[in-house]
Amino acid sequence: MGQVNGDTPSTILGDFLDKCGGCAVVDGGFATELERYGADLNDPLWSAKCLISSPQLVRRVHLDYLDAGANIILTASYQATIQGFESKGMSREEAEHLLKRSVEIACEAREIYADKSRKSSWEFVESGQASRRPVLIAASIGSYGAYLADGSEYSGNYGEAMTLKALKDFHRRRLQILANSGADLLALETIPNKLEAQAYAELLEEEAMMNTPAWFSFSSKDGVNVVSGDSISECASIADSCKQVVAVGINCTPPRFIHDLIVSIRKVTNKPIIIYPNSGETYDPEQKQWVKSSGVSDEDFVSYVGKWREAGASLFGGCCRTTPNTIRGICRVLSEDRSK
Ligand SMILES: C[S+](C)CC[C@H](N)C(=O)O
Ligand SMILES: N[C@@H](CCS)C(=O)O
Ligand SMILES: [Zn+2]
Repeated sequence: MGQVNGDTPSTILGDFLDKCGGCAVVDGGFATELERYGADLNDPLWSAKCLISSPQLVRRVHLDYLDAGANIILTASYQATIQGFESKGMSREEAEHLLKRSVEIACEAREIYADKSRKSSWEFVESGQASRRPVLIAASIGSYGAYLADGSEYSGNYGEAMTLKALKDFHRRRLQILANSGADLLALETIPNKLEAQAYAELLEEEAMMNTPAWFSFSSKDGVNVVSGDSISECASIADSCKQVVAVGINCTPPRFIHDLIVSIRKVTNKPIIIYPNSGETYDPEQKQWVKSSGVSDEDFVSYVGKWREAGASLFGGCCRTTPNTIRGICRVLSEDRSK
């Protein structure tokens, strides 16, 4: 297993977890919250469409998650790709600017939140020092399947012709830009297969300028394998071997599958485990809508957190169909645990 101590990118996350008391809270469904505000995401760019049409709403959603207690907020770049923006008629420069803008907007939200906390903090008035909750910004990077905009991140089936080189070529420039954008972390999320994990790992190691730490987060639909059917152990081992990867985990996966996946991941890595499941509902990629009725309530979701922690996870949040309310519930459970 890879080392997590020493002078490596992982010290950034280790120090951060220490400051947070051992466990950190990630935000919840980003696109979900945009939609709750009325955004229409029926578009190949999905949530990234709002980087063009409503950046102020993107900032609002970041602030909502900060207000709910998140220590890590993910940018609106999940489905923001140079190729996707170009197919909307933008130039490469415009596309690259929007990628950087996604991080700037999150940084603006963090600043606004810090100012607000300073002004309202009694301790600040008393001692001249605000007791500020640490906040990191993670640049979201969705998979090639997300770019396809047909729900392929839930199958991981890219066809026989897909190669490691093609995936690396697809992701290279976006990773370079986001790694140099001022984000604290890269969130390689909803990874559906081993080939894409390998592509990310090789890019992070080959591109010397990418000193930004990254997490790898996979999705699963059975609690045993990642969605493509590739072994979670093999996928997590790729993440473990990559020195720039500082956490490994699971996102956008029903809560009931998470415990067993944490156990499998823990067998192959000592790196921190990150968990941000969806509500358990099913996505209809044609309608670009979630099918209600199969999900769990916020109370049920939150009731899992203690067990995930016992199984070895230390970063907790939510993915699609979770909301600031879910994040408040996670914060409550973790602070109750800490005071025991
Ligand atoms: C994580 S899924 C709900 C994201 C949206 C998908 N890539 C689509 O465009 O339909
Ligand atoms: N960060 C993205 C992940 C989608 S699976 C979102 O929350 O919308
Ligand atoms: Zn999701």
